[in-house]
Amino acid sequence: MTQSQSSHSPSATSARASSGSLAARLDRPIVLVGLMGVGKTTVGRRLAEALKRSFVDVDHEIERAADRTVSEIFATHGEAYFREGERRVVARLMGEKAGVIATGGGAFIDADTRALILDKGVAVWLDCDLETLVERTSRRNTRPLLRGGDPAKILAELKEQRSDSYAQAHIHIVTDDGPHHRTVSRIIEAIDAWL
Ligand SMILES: Nc1ncnc2c1ncn2[C@@H]1O[C@H](COP(=O)(O)OP(=O)(O)O)[C@@H](O)[C@H]1O
Ligand SMILES: O=C(O)C1=C[C@@H](OP(=O)(O)O)[C@@H](O)[C@H](O)C1
Ligand SMILES: [Mg+2]
Repeated sequence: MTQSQSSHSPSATSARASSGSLAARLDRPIVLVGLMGVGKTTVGRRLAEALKRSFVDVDHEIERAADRTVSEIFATHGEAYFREGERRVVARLMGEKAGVIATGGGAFIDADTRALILDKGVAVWLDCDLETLVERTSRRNTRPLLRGGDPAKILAELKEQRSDSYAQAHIHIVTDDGPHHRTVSRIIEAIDAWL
């Protein structure tokens, strides 16, 4: 879709209209949670643009602080070390000015991190079907948890293990393959209704 088509579509217009009122009313960070490949990083950045808020991706913050990629941190120090960094970064972000935060898929599974996000932020669970997750995560080889075996099987297991935690989020959005601005609009409308 071209830029001009997108900016004249009804959903893009309604995203802009409701983003103004939401930006004024919401004094909590919006925290996107959900499995790898669901679109937290991509949609989070666009949501922040629509709301004229800051955007932070937790994985990128950890990478910046460590001066290493997530894969390198897993390989050099192990997953427990990464999770510790993830816990610290989320705790710091939840104490800062309200913006949009994209977590890594495991952050909301930690009970303390989850409690903090639920207390200080508005947690939005982005969800989609397994086949879509498998296809999207296959595009880039940046996720160490998917390298140890069949990605489809690993993602199915993670979905099974983690869905009860994700379901505690304030808002649940089932995404599709439509344009990003549609997902952004649906998140804004859902938060508006939640407020
Ligand atoms: N609604 C969508 N439709 C099509 N592709 C998408 C959608 N959301 C995300 N993607 C693509 O899926 C891949 C993974 O998205 P990403 O934002 O990195 O997910 P996450 O941060 O949840 O792991 C990226 O290539 C991204 O462009
Ligand atoms: O689900 C997980 O445990 C992980 C998700 C990744 O982030 P995305 O969900 O943004 O891919 C990243 O934090 C790390 O590879 C572990
Ligand atoms: Mg991400």
